[in-house]
Amino acid sequence: MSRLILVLNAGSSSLKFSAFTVEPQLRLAVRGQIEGLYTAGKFKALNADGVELASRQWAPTTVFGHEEALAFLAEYLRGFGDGHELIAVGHRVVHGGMTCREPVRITPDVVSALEKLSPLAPLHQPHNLKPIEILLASRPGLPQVACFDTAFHRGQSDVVQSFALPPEITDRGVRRYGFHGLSYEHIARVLPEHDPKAARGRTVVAHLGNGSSLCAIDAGRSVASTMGFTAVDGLPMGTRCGSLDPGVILYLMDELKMDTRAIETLIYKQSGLLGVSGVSSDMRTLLDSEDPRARFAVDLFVHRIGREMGSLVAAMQGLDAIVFTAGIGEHASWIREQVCREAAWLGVELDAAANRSGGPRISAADSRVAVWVLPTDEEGMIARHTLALLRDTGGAA
Ligand SMILES: Nc1ncnc2c1ncn2[C@@H]1O[C@H](COP(=O)(O)OP(=O)(O)O)[C@@H](O)[C@H]1O
Ligand SMILES: CC(=O)OP(=O)(O)O
Ligand SMILES: [Mg+2]
Repeated sequence: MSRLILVLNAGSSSLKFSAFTVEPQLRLAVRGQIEGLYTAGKFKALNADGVELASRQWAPTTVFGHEEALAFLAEYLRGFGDGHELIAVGHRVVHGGMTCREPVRITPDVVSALEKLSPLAPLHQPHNLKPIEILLASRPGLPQVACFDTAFHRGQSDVVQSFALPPEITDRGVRRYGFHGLSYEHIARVLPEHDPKAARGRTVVAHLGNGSSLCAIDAGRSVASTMGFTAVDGLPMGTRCGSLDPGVILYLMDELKMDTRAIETLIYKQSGLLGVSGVSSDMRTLLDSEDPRARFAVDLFVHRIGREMGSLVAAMQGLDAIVFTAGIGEHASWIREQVCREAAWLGVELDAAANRSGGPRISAADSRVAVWVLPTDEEGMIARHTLALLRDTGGAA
C-alpha cells in the first residue's frame, strides 16, 4: 500500500488538486482541476504522464462555484483512494497574516486564527479553510498542513511592506503582504535550471491567472510585489479591480451610499476584466470576442501590467528576465506579446515564433532581457512543504 499526500489549491476560479506518493521521494500520481468556477465549470484529472483519467463539463452557469466543486472532488477522490494510505493533506491558504510566515501543521487553534483573515481574502480564504474544517472533523488524526501565499514575501524589507499610514494602524497588521507566493517560490526554485544568470539576478515574474500579480525576485528572494494587504490590490484581474485610488471608496460611500458589503462585491466580484468588458472574466472569451468592450478590458489589463512592471524594475534597479506563468501567462501568447511590447524600453525583444509555440524561452537570441514561459506548480510546492514539515515533526519517514 503506497503512502499518499493529497494537495488542495482553491484559486478564485478553480479548485486544483494533486496526489503524490512518498517513496520516499515525492512522485506525482494524479493531478487535476475544476476550472471555470462561476462561469463554465470543467473538470479534468490526469495521471503523471498527462494521460486523461476523467473529465466532465457543466453547462455555463454562475452557480457552479467552490462549494459544488469541492463536493464533486470529494466524491471523485473517494473512488481514487483504494490501495493508498493517505498520510497527510497539504492546503494552499491564501492569507497567513502577520504570524504565519511558513507552513504550519493545522490545529483547531490555527483554523480559528486563519478564519479571522477571511475578510482580507474573501474569494479564497473561506474556500481554503472549508476542506480543512471538514477533514478536522471527520479525520482529526490526519496531519494537515497549511502553506501560505503570503509566506514567500515575508523577507521583504519593512519599507517595502509598509503603507504610509501611522504606526498604530501599521502595527495592527495593515501592511503589504503580497500573494501567489507558492507560485513565485516554485518559479524561483526552477529558474536556475533554465537561466542561471537570471536566477542570480533580477527577474519579474508575471503570475497572470484569474488572480494576477507581478513579483520582483532578486537572487531568488521576493523584494516587491503588486498585491498588498489583500489580493484585490495591484493589477486588474478576472473580477477584481486592482489598485484603486482610496478616494474612490469614499466617493462610493458618500455619493452612491454604498455600504461595506456592496463595495466588497463591486471590487472583488464585479470589476476587473468582467466589470470593464461586461462580457466575461475569462481571458479566453475576451480574446475570442469581437466586442470593443472586451478589447478595452484587455488593453487596460496589458497597460496596467506595463506600468507595474516598470515599478518593480525600479525596485530592483534593473532587469535580467521576465517569466510568464499561470493560466493566462502560460497560455495566452497574444497577451505575452502585448506585455513584451510594453516592456520593449527595458530591453525586451520577443521571438514571435517561440512565443506562439509556448517557449519555454520566448525572447530573441540578442534580447538584453531573457523572457520565459514556465508552468507554475503551486501543488508541487505545497507537497514539498507538507512532506518537509511531516519529517521535521517525525510524522513521516
Ligand atoms: N488557452 C488560454 N488562453 C487564454 N487564457 C487562458 C487560457 N487557458 C486559461 N486561460 C485563462 O487563465 C485564467 C485562469 O487562470 P488560473 O491561473 O488557472 O486561475 P486561478 O486564479 O483560478 O488559479 C482564466 O482567465 C482563463 O481564461
Ligand atoms: C491570490 C490569488 O488571487 O489567487 P488566484 O489567482 O489563485 O485566484
Ligand atoms: Mg491560482
